[in-house]
Parts: sequence; structure tokens; C-alpha cells
Amino acid sequence: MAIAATKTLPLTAANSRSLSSINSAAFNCFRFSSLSIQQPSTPKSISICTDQKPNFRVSSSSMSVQAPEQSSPTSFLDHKESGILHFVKYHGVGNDFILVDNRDSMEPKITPEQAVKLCDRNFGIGADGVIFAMPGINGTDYTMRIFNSDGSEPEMCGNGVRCFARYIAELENLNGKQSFTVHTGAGLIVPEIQEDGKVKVDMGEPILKASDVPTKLSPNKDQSAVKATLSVDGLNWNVTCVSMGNPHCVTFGTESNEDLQVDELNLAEIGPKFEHHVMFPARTNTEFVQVFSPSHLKMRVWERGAGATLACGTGACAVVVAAVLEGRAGRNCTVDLPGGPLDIEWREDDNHVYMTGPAEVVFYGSVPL
Ligand SMILES: N[C@@H](CCC[C@H](N)C(=O)O)C(=O)O
Repeated sequence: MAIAATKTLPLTAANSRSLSSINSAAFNCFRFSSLSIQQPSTPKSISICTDQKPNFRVSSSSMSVQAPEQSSPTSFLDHKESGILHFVKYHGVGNDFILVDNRDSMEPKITPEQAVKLCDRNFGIGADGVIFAMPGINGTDYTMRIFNSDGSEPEMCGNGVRCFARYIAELENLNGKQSFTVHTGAGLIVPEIQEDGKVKVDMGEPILKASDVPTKLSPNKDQSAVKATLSVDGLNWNVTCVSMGNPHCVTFGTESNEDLQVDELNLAEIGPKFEHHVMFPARTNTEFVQVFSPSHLKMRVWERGAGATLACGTGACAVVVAAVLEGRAGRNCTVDLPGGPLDIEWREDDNHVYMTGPAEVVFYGSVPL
């Protein structure tokens, strides 16, 4: 698949609509030729583009740059040529997604096969998944659907829904409203954009009933699979299975080694053995966890349909639920992931899990389909 415009294409201020009001990401703006894209500057080099004051800078001496023009009212996000997919790439602590404006249809603009190609890190844009912003159903403001990088469709994505919230805030004038409702395969999810730009998400209640996670592991008396034994290649792992709408298998260690050193794990070798284990009929995401203190955990993740990623939001939620159920941590934790930390609270009064973390634009682009 030919990528027409990705990270390297020229930029225009015409596409800089309302960025300053919606996030802290800094953008350098360029204009030459008819192709357009925005690209974040280095984090310390702040150049915010607004419709009022276009501000152009060039990072490469080989680029030919025209004088700044007044921004047109047409946004980059409003372009709708047929056969071209406009997207914005976001990441949430390193878990990266291609966001697609699908608000005019309940049919995803690309197929799972196209998603696999776009997610390819060598031959495509590169991402852990593709997320579609769709019209709301059942009285919700929006619907979020996602394809994993292998083309499978999960029920939910925690880092993805934070990116989704920031994307919606960029696409629409929310009139000061910072919170909205999102229908997902995991039910109702409610993100709220905070003043510092981070997004706090009501992730709903965890599902603990083993058959609903789903896992075939023998359930405890209360139907949960907490501190169950999972045999992988002759090694007995202690696992707790939690669904946050999507399935998670959380482990703090094996029978012979209760305290994992997560950096020592060969994820690429053991991850797929958990993902495709016969005990998980819908496959599973797996979190390997190290406990620093009752409020500070560290995890690495092998995701269903995406492999080793830098972060998993639903996974971090499942980890805190499992840690509480196993008596290893309290209900408020910081979870360190390879891409950065997330704050997770499993609230006692409503049984909901709340996740707080960042979501950032990486770049804007277009690709022929
Ligand atoms: N990274 C996501 C989870 C994405 C879905 C997952 N791979 C699955 O198949 O369940 C997150 O941040 O939650």
C-alpha cells in the first residue's frame, strides 16, 4: 500500500484549527505544495498554531517554504476526497492509534485487512490499532470501534478511549463541555478531559465471573478466577482473570517464583502462549506485574491481537483490580508501563474503575486506500 502523506509530508497552517484550545501539543506549521499535514515539534520547542496567528518554522534546510498565509476556515479534518483516508495518529503512553473520523456512518471507513496494512510499522503508518469515531447509539454521544493491528476487533481500549476523547474535542466544538458518553463493545464509557489535558475515564465495573471473562479455568466459589493456576509449558503461573469489557489474565508470578522481575521476561516467547491458551476461548491480554508498594505497580503487557505494546489502559485497570483481590495493593495505584504511568482507582462506592492518563497527537496524515 502506498502511503501518500505521512510523517514526512509538507504542512499548512490551514489545518491548525483550534489546536491551542484543546491540548498542550506543540506544532510546527509549514506550507508548500498542495499536500498538508501537521507534525508535533520537539516537546520543548513550543510553536502553537491558531487561526488568528499562523506561525511557521522549518526544520529542514532542504525544504522550500512559502510565506505564511491566512488560515482558511477549512480544516484538514474536513477534507473528504474519495479514495483518501485522512487520519490523526495519537498515542496514550506509547500505545498508538490511527484515529478516523467516521461520524457520518456506522460502517467503518476501512476494512480489518486495510487496518492490518495501515498498522504495519514498516510498510504502513505504524500503530497498535485503528479507532473509528462514529455516531452514538442507545442515547450516547458517540460510538467507538477499534481494530487491533492484527485486524481483530476488541470490545474496548483504555488508552484508545483517551485518544478518542482528545480527537472528538478537536473535531467538534464541545462548547466548554469536557465530558461525553461513548458507546463501546464494553458498554458505556465516560471520558472527561481535565484542565491539565489529561483524560480521566470512567471505565465501568470490572467483570469477575470466570465464564464471562471468559476463561475456562475452574472458578472459585464466588465464580471468579482469582489466584487460579494456569499451566504454561509445564510452569504453573498464579493468575487472576478480569474483564474490563475485554479479557485480561493478570499474573504476579509462578508457584516457584511469587515475585516477578518483569524486565527479565521474554515477552515475545511467553506472551503468545498465554494469548492462545486453551483456557481462554476468546484469547486474552496478559499483564505481568511487579509490586513496588501497595500503591505503586509495574507491568508489562502482551496484548491480544497486537503483541507487546508500550501500554494497555484496560490492562492497567485489570491489574489494580487483580492486585486488590489478591491483597497485594490498595484501590488507588500508579501503574508504570513501558510507555509511562497511569493512575488507576477502583472505587469502592460505585465499583467502577477510573483511569487517568495523557493522550497526545503524534501527527496528521492522509493515505490512499
Ligand atoms: N491497548 C488497549 C487494549 C486494546 C485491545 C486489546 N488488544 C484486546 O484485544 O482486547 C488498551 O489500552 O486498553
